[in-house]
Amino acid sequence: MKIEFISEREFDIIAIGRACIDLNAVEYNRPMEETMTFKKYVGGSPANIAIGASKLGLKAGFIGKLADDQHGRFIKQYMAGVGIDTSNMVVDQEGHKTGLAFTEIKSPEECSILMYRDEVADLFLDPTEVSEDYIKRSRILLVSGTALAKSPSREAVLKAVQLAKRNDVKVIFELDYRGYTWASKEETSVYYTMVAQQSNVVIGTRDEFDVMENRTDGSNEATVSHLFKHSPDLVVIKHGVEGSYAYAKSGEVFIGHAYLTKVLKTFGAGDSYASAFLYALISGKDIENALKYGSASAAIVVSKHSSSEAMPTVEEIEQLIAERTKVPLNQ
Ligand SMILES: Nc1ncnc2c1ncn2[C@@H]1O[C@H](COP(=O)(O)OP(=O)(O)O)[C@@H](O)[C@H]1O
Ligand SMILES: O=C(O)C[C@@H](O)[C@H](O)C(=O)COP(=O)(O)O
Repeated sequence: MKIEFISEREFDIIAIGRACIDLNAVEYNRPMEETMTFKKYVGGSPANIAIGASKLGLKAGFIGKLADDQHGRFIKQYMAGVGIDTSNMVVDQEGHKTGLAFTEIKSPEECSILMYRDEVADLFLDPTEVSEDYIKRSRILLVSGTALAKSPSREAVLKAVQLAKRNDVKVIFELDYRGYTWASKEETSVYYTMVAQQSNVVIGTRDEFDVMENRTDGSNEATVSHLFKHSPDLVVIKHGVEGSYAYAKSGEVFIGHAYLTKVLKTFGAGDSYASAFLYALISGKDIENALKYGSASAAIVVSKHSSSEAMPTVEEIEQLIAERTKVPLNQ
């Protein structure tokens, strides 16, 4: 089964949300208290997804707000350097700062992220800075859930979704839940549900769908039966190394196995998965194959130090799919 996109547009994908900085522990396999050096990369889930998509050959654009400082300029320069259109990345004029994510790699299984996100520039994106002329030039609008956490970014995203729907741009919602940016789970649930119901494709982990539903121990079947009463045609629910499931409105269910890999750290899995999954869908591959591309891309990125710079090429993904063993489902 394939997802149909509008055929010709200048951009394949425009992402909206945060473009920030990751500071990844250079000395890993130890707690952050003992980490003395960190390496700087561009980060932020939607920026990572746009970078991954661009490296795979998609024409990508970005809507976001950057701090007027060295970090903001580094991000813009890096993203432009990998081929992303940065014309709609506006620069904050009110002294807000770039969001930072320090990563702790205690062991391959035990990773965490310490985020500095108070008053960050990306959450000050204003609805007036979201342009219909820009959005209508794309086939996909990729929305990051974190951009809904606070106003005015929240309204900017809601406007972008409306404009996408008005212009036949497919809305892909990556739940991307980061608890500390939200006032409460009740609030998250309200905005996640609102945007998920309007999206064409919703992607998230099982835990993130539980946040959307404001419950614990939800089931994939209940999630999709609710969402298929609304706009989504496809819902992708990820279960870490245990793989992922794509549910189509037609009733078909597709399974994506993870690939065995030498894990350095677990973060970056979701963003690399999303970029390669969307690349495959937009390149006309069926959902089964798109799941393989997503899983293979994640297997590569979790074996490397960064999320953004580690994003693979199509050749690397296809080679891994051809050669690598799949993780059995019950692991
Ligand atoms: N330890 C791992 N080894 C190999 N692949 C992994 C591993 N963890 C995650 N993946 C792959 O990355 C995908 C997304 O991972 P997941 O942890 O569910 O998302 P997120 O990073 O958004 O929390 C999974 O569906 C799987 O294919
Ligand atoms: O999203 C962020 O702000 C931090 C990311 O840049 C970081 O690389 C990360 O956590 C990615 O993890 P993922 O969501 O598992 O892909």
